[in-house]
Amino acid sequence: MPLEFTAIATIVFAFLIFHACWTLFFSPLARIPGPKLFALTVLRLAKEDFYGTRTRIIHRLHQEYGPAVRVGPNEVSFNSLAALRLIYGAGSPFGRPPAFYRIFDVYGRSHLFTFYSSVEHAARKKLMSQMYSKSNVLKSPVADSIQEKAKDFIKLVESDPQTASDLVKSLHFFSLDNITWNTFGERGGTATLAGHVADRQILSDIDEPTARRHSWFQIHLPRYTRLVMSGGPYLTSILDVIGLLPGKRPVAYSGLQDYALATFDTLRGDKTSVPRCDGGLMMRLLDEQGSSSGKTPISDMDIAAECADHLDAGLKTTSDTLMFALWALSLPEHRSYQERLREEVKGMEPVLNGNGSTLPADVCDRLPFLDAVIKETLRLYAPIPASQPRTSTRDAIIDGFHIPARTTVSCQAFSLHRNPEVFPDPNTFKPDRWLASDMETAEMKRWWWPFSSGARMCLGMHLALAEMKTLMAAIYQEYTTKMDREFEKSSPTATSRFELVYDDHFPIREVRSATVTLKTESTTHL
Ligand code: HEM
Repeated sequence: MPLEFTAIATIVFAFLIFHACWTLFFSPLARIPGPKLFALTVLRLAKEDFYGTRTRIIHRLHQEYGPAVRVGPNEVSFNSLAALRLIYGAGSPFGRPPAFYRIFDVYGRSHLFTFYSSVEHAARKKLMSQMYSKSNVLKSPVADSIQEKAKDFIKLVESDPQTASDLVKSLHFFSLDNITWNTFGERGGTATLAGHVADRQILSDIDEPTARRHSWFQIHLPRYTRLVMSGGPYLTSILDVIGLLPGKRPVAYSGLQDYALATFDTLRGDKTSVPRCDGGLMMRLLDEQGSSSGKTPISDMDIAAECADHLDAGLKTTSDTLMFALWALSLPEHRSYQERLREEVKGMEPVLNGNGSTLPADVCDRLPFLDAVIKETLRLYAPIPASQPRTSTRDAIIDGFHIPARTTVSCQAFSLHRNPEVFPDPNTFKPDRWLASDMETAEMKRWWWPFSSGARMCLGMHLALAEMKTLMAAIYQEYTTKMDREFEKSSPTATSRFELVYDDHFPIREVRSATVTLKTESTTHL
């Protein structure tokens, strides 16, 4: 027995030595700079994922090792424009690796966000691009609906200032009412700003504290997670006690997915009585289903999954960005930015011809300082700051390094946005940097990457920008914002996949929460 044990131990040891030598010295990735421990084992980066520090550690590695860093045995992070174009640009052979993106599948179905195949992806995107185009978003009925939701937000400030000032809550309401309208049309839209209790309930699990941990388990221990999360209450309570339960049930976003499916089922029967333009994404896809002669038909479940994913994609991204924008403008040291924004917005009031309304989306889109504030917010507090992993079935040369097929490669907005040669004083919130001449801002625009780029770029960018600008204008047209004393010395936090978003100048208030309370004051009281 001891002899057998020694033999097995020797074989295991020899294998580990061989693996370490191959990984560190002979693998095609061995030439790429980076710390040896990261190159040796996936566990090193997995640890950072667990603590929500992945993005910041990769950023530090780029500062230390340069624009190409090996961050895992089979993973490389890049921080250059050349890499950005090659990995994400037009005609790129790189796709979203299922090992990571499968966790975003809904009802067991792939959709635009999770397709690996570029053919499948392009065919689906074609069905939806027009409705998310800037020209469509900035005109009726989409722009009118966004303006209505902004007015509903202002009404909430008047009727329930406490709820409105709790930005995490009220901005989720604003974002949800917009994205459900856009996805399901008037009849499938929520009314959370107006106080609809059942609709507000949809959001009850959105900030589930174990969501980040659950994502970690799904990526790093997928089989275990599937097994445990579908297990009975006895197993889950034991694992909970010993700290091995991936997450609580129902998992985050269950409410949103249940709502999407129920709304799809209800509206499906109404299809013929709803005008196309009033029916949102769902009705458009159902129309395509009817006319998909010769093409791969899109099934009912595919449509429901696509709709559910758009609710997911458009909810927290938009509300978290708004939260950081309002928080940044409410810091005492940024008072002057807030005043300039108020002046700009109030200067546009004549276009309303005295009818006392909020500014429409197309007017808000033309305000340079508002645009600069949103751009700067998305630069410093990108709601998806972390690596957007990609793989290819072909070898490639990136930044002069040979990258074998199936290597995971990525760029991250966090690092691209903090290149001091492009963004001087990169950690400081300075909207003015975006107001320089076109020539001076051209390079910054190339590095600005909150919505990704190329064929897989965010489909909802124009919708998100219109929502954010319309609400910001509406708020500063009527109010000044002031932070509660207790929040002045800490950063709000938001979670993104397994990453944490916050401002590095401040301690984070509470890792699990993204709560910041602002006081709104009617201008008449100033
Ligand atoms: C500030 C708000 C938003 C930001 C910063 C943002 C950012 C992003 C990013 C970075 C990606 C690519 C992620 C990756 O490849 O891993 C993405 C994809 C996507 N986003 Fe957004 N997003 C925002 C709002 C929205 C909204 C309102 C919608 C509305 C439906 C939306 C729908 C989508 C979709 C469908 C995709 C997949 C696109 C494709 O694969 O072709 N997003 N978004």
